[in-house]
Formats: sequence, C-alpha cells, structure tokens
Amino acid sequence: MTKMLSHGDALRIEGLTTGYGGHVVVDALTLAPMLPGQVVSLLGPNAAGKTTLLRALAGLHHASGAVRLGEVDLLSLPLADHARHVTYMPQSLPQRVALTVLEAVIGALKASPIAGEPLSGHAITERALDVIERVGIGHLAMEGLNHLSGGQRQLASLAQALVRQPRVLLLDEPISALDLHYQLRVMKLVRALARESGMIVVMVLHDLSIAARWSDRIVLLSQGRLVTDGPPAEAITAQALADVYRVAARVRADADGLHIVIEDTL
Ligand SMILES: Nc1ncnc2c1ncn2[C@@H]1O[C@H](COP(=O)(O)OP(=O)(O)OP(=O)(O)O)[C@@H](O)[C@H]1O
Repeated sequence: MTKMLSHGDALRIEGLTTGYGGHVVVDALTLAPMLPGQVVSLLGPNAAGKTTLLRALAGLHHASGAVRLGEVDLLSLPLADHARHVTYMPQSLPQRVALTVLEAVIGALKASPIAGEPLSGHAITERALDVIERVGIGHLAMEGLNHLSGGQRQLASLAQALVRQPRVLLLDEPISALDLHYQLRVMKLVRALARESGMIVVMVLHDLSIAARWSDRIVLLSQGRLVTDGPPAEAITAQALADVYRVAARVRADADGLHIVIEDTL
C-alpha cells in the first residue's frame, strides 16, 4: 500500500557547502524539498561534486549549511544516529570477503538498525532473503561474495542498502556494473520501493536516458553548483547538455518519454 506522502517528512538541503581542506566542491547548494516517495537523480560531469554531496548527505563528510529530514537536523547528528535515517551505497563494490551474500545482507541490517523496530533473528533472515530475491540474486544467497562477478557484487551491495528500509536512500552509481536486464530491474525496484514505503531516493547516474525514464526529478550539477532541477523533460534540455557536458544533443519529449540523441562533442 502506498504510504501517505507529506511535505513534513521532506528532505531539505539549504546552503550546503562542502569540500576538501580549502577546496570548495559543493558551493552553497539549495534544492527544492525532496518529498517522500520521490526518486531524484543527480547528474553532472566528472568531478562535479556528486559523490562528495552524497557523502555529505550521508554524514560521512563534513558540511556546513542545513540538511533536514522532517524536523530532524541531520548535520548535527552523530553518525550512528544519522545512519538510522539515511543509508548510503558507495560507488565502490563490496570487498571480496568470505561472507555469503545472505550473511553480508544480514550484517548490514544488524550493524546499524533503523530506529524503532527491533527484529527477531528469524525476521531479519526473512527480510534479508526477501530483498536478495527482489534484486534478482536469490540463487546466490549462499554464495561467497568472493566468488561473485562485479555486477553480482553490486547487486549484493544494493541488497545491503535496501534491507535497512531507510527513510532516505543514497545510491552512488548503483547500476554502473550491471547488464541491461539488471539495470532495468534495479531501477524498477528502487522506484517501486520508493512509491510503496515513502522512501526518498537520491542517486548518482551517468546515463541520461535511464535517469530520465525512472526519475521524478533530475538535479544537474556542474562544478558544485546547481544548473537545473526539475522533472526530466524540464531539466534535460539541449542547452543544459551543451552547457554542462559540452555536447551537441537533440532532446525531444513525447508520450513515450524523453528521447536524447548525443550528436557530437562541442
Ligand atoms: N578525498 C579527496 N580529497 C581531495 N579532493 C577530492 C577527494 N575526493 C574528491 N575530491 C575532489 O572533489 C571534486 C569532486 O569530486 P567528486 O568525486 O565529488 O565528483 P563526482 O561528481 O562524483 O565525479 P565522478 O562523476 O567522476 O564520480 C573533484 O575535483 C575531486 O578531485
């Protein structure tokens, strides 16, 4: 059943600044509130600051400004409390450790439980198996992570993030190692879970067409600053692509969605 969505539970980013030493990477970024159930894709060229922004939202990198989830001031929370609301899936694949997929997913849930829901050992295992099944690697549940391919490990990593059922899910290039079938499967699953549970999803993607097809909103960043933010057809324009990626593109919207043809570099 779809949860009632409320502005009160929105994720708000206001004047967020972060970087490395004196190097400002994200500069006073303010975005429209992200609403429960929304899938927001973060796009932009290499070094635009996407990963740094995601890590700051995850509480893993120091930032100034404000990040609030409903009434909760996320930037002021200790990491353990922060992790009760927000789950981050990094770009790097899980190590080739000798844990099975099931053990790794259970471990992710036990390491940092979401607030207010103590689960029995049986319930934890059931939930882990359900998520592993839903990402499409049920047949690998008892396989060691050290025996998996890169794409399979990326799916295991996604299962580790999803099993926690966070209010905010941050995914850094979650489909970069996946074949076409699994790219589509993951995008469908993430959007369905957002709709079902009211989870806010913010993900970094490089594929414009996939982002346009599966996101409610596109946030286009360049050099740590906001270029456009809106529904895909408004945010992805030929002009924006020329400005941000230095490419000539044709962009056309019709009933099937957004058609993007990249013609040349500029
Ligand atoms: N650990 C670090 N120490 C110093 N500078 C860093 C570090 N990590 C990233 N940077 C710098 O911050 C800037 C933004 O990097 P970031 O990884 O956030 O970009 P990105 O948009 O995620 O890029 P990509 O699409 O290539 O993954 C870059 O100039 C990068 O060199």
